[in-house]
Amino acid sequence: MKLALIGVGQAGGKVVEALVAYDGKTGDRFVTAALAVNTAKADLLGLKLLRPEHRVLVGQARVKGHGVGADNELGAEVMSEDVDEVLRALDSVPTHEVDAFLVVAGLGGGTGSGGAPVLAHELKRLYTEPVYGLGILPGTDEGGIYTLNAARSFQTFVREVDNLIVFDNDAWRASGESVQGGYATINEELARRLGVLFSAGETDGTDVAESVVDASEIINTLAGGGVSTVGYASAKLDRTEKGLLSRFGGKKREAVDDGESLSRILSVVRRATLGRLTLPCEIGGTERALVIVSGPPAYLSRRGIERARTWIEEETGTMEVRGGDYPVPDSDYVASVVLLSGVYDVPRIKELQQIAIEAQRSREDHEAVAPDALEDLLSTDDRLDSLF
Ligand SMILES: Nc1nc2c(ncn2[C@@H]2O[C@H](COP(=O)(O)OP(=O)(O)OP(=O)(O)O)[C@@H](O)[C@H]2O)c(=O)[nH]1
Repeated sequence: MKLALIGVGQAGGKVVEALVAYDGKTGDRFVTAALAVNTAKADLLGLKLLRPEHRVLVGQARVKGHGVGADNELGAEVMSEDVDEVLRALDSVPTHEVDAFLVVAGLGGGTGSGGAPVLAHELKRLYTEPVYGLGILPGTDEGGIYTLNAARSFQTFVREVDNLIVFDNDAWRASGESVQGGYATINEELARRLGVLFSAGETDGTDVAESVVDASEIINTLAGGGVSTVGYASAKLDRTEKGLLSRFGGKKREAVDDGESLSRILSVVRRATLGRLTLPCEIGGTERALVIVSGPPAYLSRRGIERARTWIEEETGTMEVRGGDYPVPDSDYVASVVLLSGVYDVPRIKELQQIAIEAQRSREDHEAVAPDALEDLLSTDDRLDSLF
């Protein structure tokens, strides 16, 4: 599936670059175009892979290239004013070759949090292709303003996109490590999950899969909107038997035990679904799902994938489970990506909203008393004259 990626804000730009790097490493399958948009010039200069004409500075008249300092209302205003700059940069992109847009942003800051929903709205108005969002939730240690920004952006962004894939930084922090310290690793993990998902629809036809996943299956799983989460797991193959070839239908094929392949696939799919999701949630509350199994064609047991699909139906309670394979002939792994779309039982979102409501209330209380408090501080009961 061919994507145009647009990263908004610092996290957005870095995650887009991680996706571009993954795509380059695995054979340029799913990224047709990639842009980064920011109010901070330094962040754009810090990017390594995107071409200069694909880095768009917005809000220069308002913030002089210095960022919006976690003010997401300002981030939204600036994007509304300068969205034409972004659309102009998209003019150089062959959008007729694109199956969908993916707008990526950290929801806790200002530029991405405020700007991404505005940009998504504009893209949906102008293009017929689906517009997806990838929203990154801040870590709980980042403080009230980040949580408040994220909760407000989340509820706006999810309404403006055809589907919002969510990644929770908090769930991905390695123990004892701050989220900041681990961004490079976290971004790679995220890129691998989305990379397998979106490149699955882009097999080049040289290795005909038994039941290949195509772009329309990804689009149909994401259609219907709401929030999505992605799971991933892999198993290393012992391909010493790579050399053990059997004659099969006149062609040489790797000799693989189908029973073993079947149970390997079931185990990998279970781990992908029940392990750490990009957004942890109760999988019983899922509307649609897609399971992709990748690996060397000989190991992609069709029965295994069918069984895995049935297992996901039972676990999630939805009948709308699509599945298929994604052949990667030279791989030494069988891996699975599971996309759970339209998830609605998500304690982390409820917790985020609760903390944000409290942060908003305490900010309002603070703003209400602040003018009086300043008056009190300055008051000298007219015993001291002001200068003018
Ligand atoms: N996963 C991931 N999250 C990041 C990364 N960088 C920042 N974040 C998260 O994204 C949130 C928003 O931060 P930024 O993207 O730096 O903010 P911004 O959109 O540029 O907005 P301003 O700096 O306020 O103009 C932070 O709260 C972090 O949780 C990254 O490289 N990877």
